[in-house]
Amino acid sequence: MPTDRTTDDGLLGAAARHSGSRCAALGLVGVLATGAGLLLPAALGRALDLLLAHAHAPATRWVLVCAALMLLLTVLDACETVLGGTLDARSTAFLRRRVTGHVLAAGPRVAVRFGAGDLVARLVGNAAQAGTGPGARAALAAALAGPVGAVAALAVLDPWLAAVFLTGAPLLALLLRALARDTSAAAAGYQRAQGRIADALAEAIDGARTIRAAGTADRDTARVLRPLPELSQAGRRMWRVQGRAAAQAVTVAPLLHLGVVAVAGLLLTRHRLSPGDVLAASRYAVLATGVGVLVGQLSGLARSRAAAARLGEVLAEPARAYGDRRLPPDGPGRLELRGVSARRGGRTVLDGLDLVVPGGTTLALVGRSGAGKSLLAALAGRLADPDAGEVLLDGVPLTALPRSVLRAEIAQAFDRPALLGATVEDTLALSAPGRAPSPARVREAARTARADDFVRRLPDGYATLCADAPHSGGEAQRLGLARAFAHGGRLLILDDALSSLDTITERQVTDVVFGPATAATRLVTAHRATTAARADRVAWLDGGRVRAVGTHRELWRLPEYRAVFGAGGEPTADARPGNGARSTGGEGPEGGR
Ligand SMILES: Nc1ncnc2c1ncn2[C@@H]1O[C@H](COP(=O)(O)OP(=O)(O)OP(=O)(O)O)[C@@H](O)[C@H]1O
Repeated sequence: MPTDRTTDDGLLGAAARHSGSRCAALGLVGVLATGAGLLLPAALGRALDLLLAHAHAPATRWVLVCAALMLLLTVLDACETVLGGTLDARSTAFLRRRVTGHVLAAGPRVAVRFGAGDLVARLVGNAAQAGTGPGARAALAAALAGPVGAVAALAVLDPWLAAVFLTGAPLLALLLRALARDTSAAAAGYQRAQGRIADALAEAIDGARTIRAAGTADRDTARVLRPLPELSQAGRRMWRVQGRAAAQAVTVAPLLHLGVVAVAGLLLTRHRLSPGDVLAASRYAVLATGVGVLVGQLSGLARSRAAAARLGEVLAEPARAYGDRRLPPDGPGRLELRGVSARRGGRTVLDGLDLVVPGGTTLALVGRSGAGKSLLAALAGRLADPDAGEVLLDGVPLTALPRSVLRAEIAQAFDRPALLGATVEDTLALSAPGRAPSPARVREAARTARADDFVRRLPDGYATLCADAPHSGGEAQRLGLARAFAHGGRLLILDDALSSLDTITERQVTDVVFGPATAATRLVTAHRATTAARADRVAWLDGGRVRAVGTHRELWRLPEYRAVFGAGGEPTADARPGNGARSTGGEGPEGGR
């Protein structure tokens, strides 16, 4: 995937601005350390000259100055370590918050595009690497000031000394440039391979039951680790690039050092330099050729930029736009789909579909597996947007509504609800800030979803930790239903949310929820004929369109409709329990569209 330099620079810049004072302090400490490092050779040279001239008292003063500079360098080094560490941590936290917020705001589409494991690898590993970027940039600027200052100091001692160094400088500059470029490419390859392993691993963990049942653990381990050779190759390349740069640097640097010392010796014999100046020149030459430090700094920065580029790819996924229109306050919850088309997996699943669900009624979506029922439910709840057409609630397009209104007015439940929150009570009351239902309402909703009994039997009832709450598929679905019922709003969408309930429980739940006591409009994906039979009307999806709308009893007369439920024969019976042909739920995550 291409790396956009402005994106990763922009991201590192934003992280640096977030910890502006720390970055500035780190830069200042670096500059002070560089300044002290540059003063030290001059002070040493001065002390040597005074000692050679037997001027003991002033020499002692200069020796003390050298000792003070060394102490200062030690203190600054400690400050740099502490500031650098905290800056890295703060920048990492900033990047993680920003990217996590974007991923969750953009919705399931991002997880589908990148894969859950790869996203986790980016948010955990890459964010930590990118988080070192602001500190590395500040440290690199200070590290560059060292060689530049040292060359200037050589020029002050004698312009010839600087000239000798500058003859080799272009070579060093080229070497560092190649290092930055090659390290970036190798680091990007390494991080990509890591992401692929993480993604395959997440997939395998999600499907652990299937792997166990099929006895394919060895094959799947090999599949997860397939990118290992690529990872190893990229890792070796990174070390090779760094090793080569260090080797070249240590070849060029001593030559330059030697050249400077030789010219300084020559100038000493001509009395243009003192022995102290020669000592200072020798140390400045070491500082000026200190590319060893730069090699490490540049490699670190290149790795953090490559990681920032991977975070930038995620942030480049457009966030969902929201409008600011209001819903009519007394709207009944009329849902309308106008000319809606949606493509998935390169196929047009919904093709110019029109459908109206009158306010306060229940509509069951029926169709063969893959007909697009869940996709239509996702569009109705604005978990996804159609490629063409419009979805309206009480006459207002969903895209024109603010997020808060959308989430307040639409409640959704899925086949495999995620039990988020610390306790069972938390997960049932899950909602936007300031909209949490009261405990009484939560319990009422749990009773409607037939979840109250089993929750009460848990060790701590509603206060049981989610992690400690054992639940079967049907119990988890009941918790998901209770959450949706407690949420309220004018539209309730149940996407396969009744599929794991036993038929008696399903009947008890639908009796209440599909009954006149529920004011909300209800859209329900139905696999069972019994569910469809209890809805006010059924929309039969076929070939990307609504093939027919009517009551289940009316549609049951059509053999092809009966065939959707796996029932042939005469249209004598409708909605017989046990008629329903259900598709098996996969092990995939909820609502992954
Ligand atoms: N993220 C995706 N990537 C590729 N194809 C997808 C994606 N999501 C859905 N599809 C495809 O879109 C079609 C409609 O899927 P959808 O889940 O809406 O069908 P459904 O009618 O709910 O099926 P089922 O009754 O089996 O739950 C299917 O062919 C499915 O494979």
